[in-house]
Amino acid sequence: MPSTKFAVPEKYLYQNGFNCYHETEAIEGALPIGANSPQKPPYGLYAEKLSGTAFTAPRHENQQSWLYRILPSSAHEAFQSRDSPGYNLNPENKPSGTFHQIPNQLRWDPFDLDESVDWVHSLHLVAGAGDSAMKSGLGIMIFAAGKDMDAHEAFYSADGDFLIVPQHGVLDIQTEFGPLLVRPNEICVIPRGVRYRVTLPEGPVRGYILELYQHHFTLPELGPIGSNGLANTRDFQAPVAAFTEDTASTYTLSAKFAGHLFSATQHHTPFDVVAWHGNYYPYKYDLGRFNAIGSVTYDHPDPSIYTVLTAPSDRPGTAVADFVIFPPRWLVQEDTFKPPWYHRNCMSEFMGLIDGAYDAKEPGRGGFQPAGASLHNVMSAHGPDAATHAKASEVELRPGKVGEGSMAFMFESCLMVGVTEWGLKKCAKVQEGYNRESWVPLKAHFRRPAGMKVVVATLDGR
Ligand SMILES: O=C(O)Cc1cc(O)ccc1O
Ligand SMILES: [Fe+2]
Repeated sequence: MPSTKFAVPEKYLYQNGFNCYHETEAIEGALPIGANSPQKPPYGLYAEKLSGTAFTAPRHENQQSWLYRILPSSAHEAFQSRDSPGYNLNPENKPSGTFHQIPNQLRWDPFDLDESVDWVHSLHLVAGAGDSAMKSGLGIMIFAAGKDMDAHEAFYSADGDFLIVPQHGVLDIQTEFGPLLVRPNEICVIPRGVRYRVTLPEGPVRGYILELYQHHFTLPELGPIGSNGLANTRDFQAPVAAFTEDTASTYTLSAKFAGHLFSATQHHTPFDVVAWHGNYYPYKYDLGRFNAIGSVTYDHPDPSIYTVLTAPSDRPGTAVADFVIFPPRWLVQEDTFKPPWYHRNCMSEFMGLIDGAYDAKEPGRGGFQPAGASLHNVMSAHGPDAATHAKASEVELRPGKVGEGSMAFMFESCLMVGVTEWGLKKCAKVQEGYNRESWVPLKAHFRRPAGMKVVVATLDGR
């Protein structure tokens, strides 16, 4: 896997900070001064507002940007439906109707690469909850593509914010706001409505997407940790304005709208933003910069200490989606069973693996592998498999590093997550017997202490 804390290639300039009010101009003087929509914006540009929240959202939640572009986004022909049987992102427009709600623990073998499709056609909904039309819930997708999007094509989703987690290959993402290069061990967020084009400079790509239908991601509170730690604000990178000038050729604009694919033609490039300012923009983050905090005394803490980004529900401390990572880290606790405990969670846990091996599961064929996934739904019992338990409960305890060369992650949600027909059957990756092989072999080690008085009667009266 690539080393973390990547250097930034020169072509890609970024501005740093999370939820910052940025401003950037590709030509000096393109941003109007002291006004958003002057009668004549500089250089004959059009002013266009992109709203990420309601106009009237409270100040601390309000997200919007002003784009200064050669032609407005609205200058396109009518959208036509482009759904096809292969395009399965809630085809019936009734997501809850298409989800299989099942309590079984599920695990998927690595999802296949697919070199025959581009980004737009690479998306497969594997699981989710809620409904993009109601702006509630989330969708979890697997992407696998081998083709560049056409040079004259752009895509956006009206359904939600894409949190993209590449597992294999490099995504060169040309956005309206400027370019982003996103590699495995990095993530990016493309907010609802932002138009972009994905090319693949190093060949096929594969990874995971969490599409958030409601609100936006934010950083978790730090509480007693203090003012730094976990994902630090300055490590989030936003693009700087970069534009092309083309008002002659024909472009295709593809839209994901309520899970359906539409397209429209337009006769100018969608990437004509010469300058922008605002706090609604795409951004990226290098997971290698995550500052993990852990126990330095005893016990295994809750995994919430590894939250990179969170999408809160209306209930404090309860997330519609948390993006949690398990980076290489030192475990130093004394007298502690170091892997995750056995547990049942009122939240659902969808996990993926970018590279390496996850410390709660034995690696290898049929296990939890890079490019695979697992789902432990609401109250579905899980924890280390039998082999991991046997090792961890006998090993001599010393400070040790886990997850070297590895990066597992979890999409955790307060919602019950359903699995699509594609996720359960069509992808043909569900591992039969996952729970049987993982936990049924666990041995009972209980030994009743000899000669000790039973204080409370046992159920069988002994
Ligand atoms: O189930 C899992 O592997 C994820 C997880 C990790 C952990 O350290 C504690 C709880 C938890 O759900
Ligand atoms: Fe768990």
